[in-house]
Amino acid sequence: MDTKPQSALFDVFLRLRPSTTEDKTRFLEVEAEIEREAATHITIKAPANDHRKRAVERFAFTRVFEESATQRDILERTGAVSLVAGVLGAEGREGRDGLLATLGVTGSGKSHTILGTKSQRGLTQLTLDVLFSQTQQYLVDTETNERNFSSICEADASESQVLTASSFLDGIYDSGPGRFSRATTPMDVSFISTAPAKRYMPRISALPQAPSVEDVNIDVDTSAEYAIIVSMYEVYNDRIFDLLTASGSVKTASKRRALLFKSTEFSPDRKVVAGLRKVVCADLDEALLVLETGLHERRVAGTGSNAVSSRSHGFFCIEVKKRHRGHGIPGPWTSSTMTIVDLAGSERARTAKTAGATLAEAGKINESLMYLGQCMQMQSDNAHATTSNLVPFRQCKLTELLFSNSFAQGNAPHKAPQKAIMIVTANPYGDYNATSQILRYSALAREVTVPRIPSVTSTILSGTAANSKSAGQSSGRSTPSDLVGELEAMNAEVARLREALEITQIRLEEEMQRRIEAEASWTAAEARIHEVEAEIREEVWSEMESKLALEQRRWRAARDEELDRNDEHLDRKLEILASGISIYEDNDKENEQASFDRKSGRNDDQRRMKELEDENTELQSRLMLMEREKIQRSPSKKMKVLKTRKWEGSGVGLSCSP
Ligand SMILES: Nc1ncnc2c1ncn2[C@@H]1O[C@H](COP(=O)(O)OP(=O)(O)OP(=O)(O)O)[C@@H](O)[C@H]1O
Repeated sequence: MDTKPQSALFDVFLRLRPSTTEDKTRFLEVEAEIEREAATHITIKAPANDHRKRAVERFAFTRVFEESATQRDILERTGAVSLVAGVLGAEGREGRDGLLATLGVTGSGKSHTILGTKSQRGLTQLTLDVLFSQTQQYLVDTETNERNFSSICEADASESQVLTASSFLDGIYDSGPGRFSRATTPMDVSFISTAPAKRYMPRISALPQAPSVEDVNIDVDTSAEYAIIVSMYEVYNDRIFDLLTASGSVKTASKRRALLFKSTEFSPDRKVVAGLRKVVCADLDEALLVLETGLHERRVAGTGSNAVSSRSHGFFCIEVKKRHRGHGIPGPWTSSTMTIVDLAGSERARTAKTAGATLAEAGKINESLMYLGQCMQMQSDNAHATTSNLVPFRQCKLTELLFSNSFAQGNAPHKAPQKAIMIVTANPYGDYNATSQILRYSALAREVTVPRIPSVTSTILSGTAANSKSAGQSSGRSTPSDLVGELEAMNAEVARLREALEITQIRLEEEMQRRIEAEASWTAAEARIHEVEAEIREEVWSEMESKLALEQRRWRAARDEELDRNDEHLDRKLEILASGISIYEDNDKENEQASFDRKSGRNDDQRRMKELEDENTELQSRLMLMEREKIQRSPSKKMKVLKTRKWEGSGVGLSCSP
């Protein structure tokens, strides 16, 4: 069985959890490797009560951790410490992102591995401890040095709200005299729980202290200075929610604002979760309190499978900011992030005994894990194949978050993420079907065999042959060895065919499973298309409506302006008309007087009269036109026009002859 070449994105480890249900049969066995090498292979076989399946499936992993493995074993032997070293970066070099995730059936030990228990610390706490213990003396002071803090805020590319741990914790837990402040000694924060607060602050002394990582050593870049920033979010129902923006209560939790995973102005070639709350921690205690605060926020719901089952995918991000510590002005901040992911458990709805909202949750969880499985398989196939297929990571938020920056174009090679660690957890006494499904898509390699069981025919035949032999010896007759040989050959052929049939059946089952998954993915994609289409329609419609409203407003303004202009024009004409009439009357009198006084001036007056008459006729016709327009508009103007008509009707005309 060949294993994945080094180009695969993930190292995949299997961790088995001790079981409390040993009355069940064990379906998973670890193959011990020769020469005391660590185990890398396991075999699984359907429980004895499942008579249909005799095939044995064999899986390869980077390494298998048996039930006895401790949290420290996992930290060291999965390469998590080197991952942390990569995040810190070598001397004079920028750090590189690291990803560590757990995957498994509900109740298989993912949270135990990542977050630990009441007595044992998980990989998240251990990673934080390693990071702080290695960098403590090189951490910049952000608490009292405003310039340091604002330089960190300015260097943030993800539109985040950056806070110091003390102000974050003060805001969450207490605003009174029992404040968490830098004056408090780190190990003496237990008194805070007595202060009046919205919620009791977890006691540092109550948090697990074991295992210790005092002896872990990493070569730290001593020419650099660092800042460690913690942020946390969860993917719930395919939406991203900040875990450090407290919703306050279960009621208000449903109104949380979802965040976007996108490229920002300062991060054009990488996607980031925009708008997260980020907390700059000065020491391990602050970081652990921030972590506890986020975990409190994380949504959990009891199901039949596991009383405190994680119903969301939890992302715990430890961002390391690093800059060169020169004698003069320090260099610019660079940033690399260690992301630790506690994936929600896959489960069978029937097994989980879920209902209502939790059944819908289970559907979303299974859907996202199905997409994750497809991506894992595809990236693993690509590592073997000469041509690489597209890893379908855009299908849901989870795979986008896990894979998109690994495939992002334009990633500087030195900033490419390190090889990620995937820890698959399994309970060897748990759900065979659910576990085998996860192992199939996560393992580095797999082969199927059907154990040869001596068939009933061969047993009978061998018995018959022995009997005939002894009978022959006694009777002296020859053995029909040729017939027995032929039957044995036929028997072997039957066994071979049966084996081939079983393998084909398994492959068929797998293909069926893939088909179901592909159909589900197709349906989900169609639903998404409809959703997007409806969204776009609505967007276009509202844009069109607003443009239409704008146009209408513009058109109305132009029309009103035009009407005002016409009114003014009309008023002016009316004035001219009125003044023309008075001129006529005055002129008439004058002309009459003049006709008596000066006969010689008659011709001039007649010409002038003619001109006035022409002008008057033209004005009247224009006036008529405007009147018609005005009648349809303003009632006040109508009155004016009516008055004018009345005045005309009074018999005063311009057509008087001299
Ligand atoms: N390696 C281990 N050693 C001891 N106990 C373990 C181990 N792994 C898991 N357990 C125990 O098994 C139980 C279930 O584990 P855990 O909550 O970690 O499962 P999970 O996979 O995270 O489940 P879910 O997906 O539902 O959250 C817990 O009580 C845990 O302490």
